[in-house]
Amino acid sequence: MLALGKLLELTLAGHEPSAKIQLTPDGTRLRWLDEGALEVTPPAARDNGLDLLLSAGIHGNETAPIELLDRLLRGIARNELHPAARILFLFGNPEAMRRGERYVEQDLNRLFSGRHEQSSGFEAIRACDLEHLAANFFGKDTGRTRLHYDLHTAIRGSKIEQFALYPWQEGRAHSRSELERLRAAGIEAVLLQNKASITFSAYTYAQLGAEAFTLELGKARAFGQNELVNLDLLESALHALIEGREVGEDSTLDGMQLFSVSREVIKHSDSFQLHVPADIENFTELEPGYLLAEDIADTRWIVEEQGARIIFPNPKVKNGLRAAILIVPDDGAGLA
Ligand SMILES: O=C(O)CCC(=O)N[C@@H](CCC(=O)O)C(=O)O
Ligand SMILES: [Zn+2]
Repeated sequence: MLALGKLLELTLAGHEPSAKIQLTPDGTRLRWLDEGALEVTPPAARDNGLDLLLSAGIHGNETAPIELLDRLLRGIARNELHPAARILFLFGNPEAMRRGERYVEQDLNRLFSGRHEQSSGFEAIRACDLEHLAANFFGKDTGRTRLHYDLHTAIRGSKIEQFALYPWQEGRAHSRSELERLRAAGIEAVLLQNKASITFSAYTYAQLGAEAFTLELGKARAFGQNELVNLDLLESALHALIEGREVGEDSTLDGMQLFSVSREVIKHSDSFQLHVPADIENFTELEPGYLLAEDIADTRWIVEEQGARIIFPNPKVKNGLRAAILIVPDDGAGLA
């Protein structure tokens, strides 16, 4: 296998390859760009016009998606997968991956869309670098199709195992056909965002015009312990996307659950208290009247919404960041 196919090994070792460009026997070019960043270019005759950004390891302890990208890249480097798409592989936070931690100093996925400019330190520099890598990859050619999947696993168990978060931009409708493709890839639910955000997928969606999703694929575990995370459907769908075969051509949204954000619970102070059991699962329903959280100055979050569910409850986030999301069912009427 070509040495650049071992991007994960190189990244975990903090090693810069001596040969930055390699060609597979079928003419696919691999180019190492930076730590954890590798561009794949198909031969011109096979290029189908799709620019596909695949990222994982934005949170360093979310290893199942990192292992998935490693398998895809090794398949290309072994000449087993024959790309028709241009692809940018990104391992988001190499230092956190080496430590097996979500982040080193601060959550990288809260530093995009320029937020890194108001901060400093390791993750702020990396967010800036990742924005440049993504912007250069998509370039100025608007005739091509831009797609970004930012792959994650969640801190806790979930009543719905695999789901997507779909970013938001003023005046832009969420795409039904993109959701159908995700359905065929095993994604069971989608959370339609309704305001701007500072995550990586929100950046590529709103600033770079890509179709972009955060995919949550199961529970975060250490390297080599991901046998409970079944990525078979997603992996087949990614093989098809990479090779330019249709994904979910005959797919429908049948069985896919749609939600929208009702409220984000923001932690404002060290007095913040979240009143849910430590082992609560994502998508657990909360009844109207439930006292969800309390914070300084008598701030109280009481559930008012019918059919409300909670995702990503985390009272340990830094002040100013979201400590949970309350979501409600969505009828999909706004899809285009
Ligand atoms: O399990 C959790 O509490 C967090 C899982 C996670 O990392 N989720 C992403 C979602 C990003 C998005 O909102 O698009 C995150 O919190 O960064
Ligand atoms: Zn994550």
